[in-house]
Amino acid sequence: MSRDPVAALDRVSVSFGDVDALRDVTLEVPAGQVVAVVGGDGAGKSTLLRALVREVHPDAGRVVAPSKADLGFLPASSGSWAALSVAQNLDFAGGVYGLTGDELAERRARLLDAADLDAAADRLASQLSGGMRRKLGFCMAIVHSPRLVVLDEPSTGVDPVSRIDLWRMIAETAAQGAGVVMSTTYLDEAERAGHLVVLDDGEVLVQGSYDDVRAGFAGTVTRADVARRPEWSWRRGRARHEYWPAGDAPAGLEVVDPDLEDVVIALSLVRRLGAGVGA
Ligand SMILES: Nc1ncnc2c1ncn2[C@@H]1O[C@H](COP(=O)(O)OP(=O)(O)OP(=O)(O)O)[C@@H](O)[C@H]1O
Repeated sequence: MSRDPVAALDRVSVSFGDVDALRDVTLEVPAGQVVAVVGGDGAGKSTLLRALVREVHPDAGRVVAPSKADLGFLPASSGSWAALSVAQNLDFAGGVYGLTGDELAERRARLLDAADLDAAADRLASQLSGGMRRKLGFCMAIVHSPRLVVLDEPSTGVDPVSRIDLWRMIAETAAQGAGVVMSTTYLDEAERAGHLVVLDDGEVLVQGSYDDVRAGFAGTVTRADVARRPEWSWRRGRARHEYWPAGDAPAGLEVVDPDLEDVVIALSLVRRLGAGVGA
């Protein structure tokens, strides 16, 4: 990669009892870039992020990340204190990192403005909407301008308008030089990240830029009302998409240009069913 990574996982594996939450995961987080981690429920997204911020310790492999002072984390839970006001939450988070006086006041004002939370500064966090609360959690994670920002599903449950605000703030944070790693279940959001990591059952199925991931995708995706091989198909709108790993779709079927959702599902099917089956 062209820029120095601010964090990295090198062949990291994490298990909880007999559950392998992450297996042999390698990734780099370059400065100035957003890395999106996608995958279904239980794929290992939270574990990957928690390994980066050293909340879980790998059974194997190496984690490279800045010290706590240079790291901001928005956990999957709200990330703010319900009984404190918006401003108090930010002041508390800033205080933890040694921000005081004018510096803290300036930073608070800038973040509240960017997040469109100024009017809510005196409201208790418990009285905020889900989206406002996620934005507050994000502001708290970046209050000290860390080099590494780790966000666990920042936009889940957030309305479309707040999602746009959040994405803008995330992109700006990266543009100012931080390395940002975020998990998301919204694939349209992931497509906009500089680097994508697709996790399935604790393993990296594929990673790279969106263009790399699409360019490296082999085989054919078709669309029809009824799938020929149901186990290789998934619903998209009213139709079903079907994957032909060897590219040998029967003549006459409509071929579609796969988007990220198709690619992610097709690759996870290959992992589960094996490329040989049905190909
Ligand atoms: N503290 C834990 N103790 C036991 N098992 C865990 C623990 N944390 C995660 N796991 C298991 O590890 C696997 C990966 O979980 P993880 O939370 O990282 O997935 P995820 O992709 O973030 O999914 P979700 O979006 O549903 O949270 C799952 O099988 C999960 O049940």
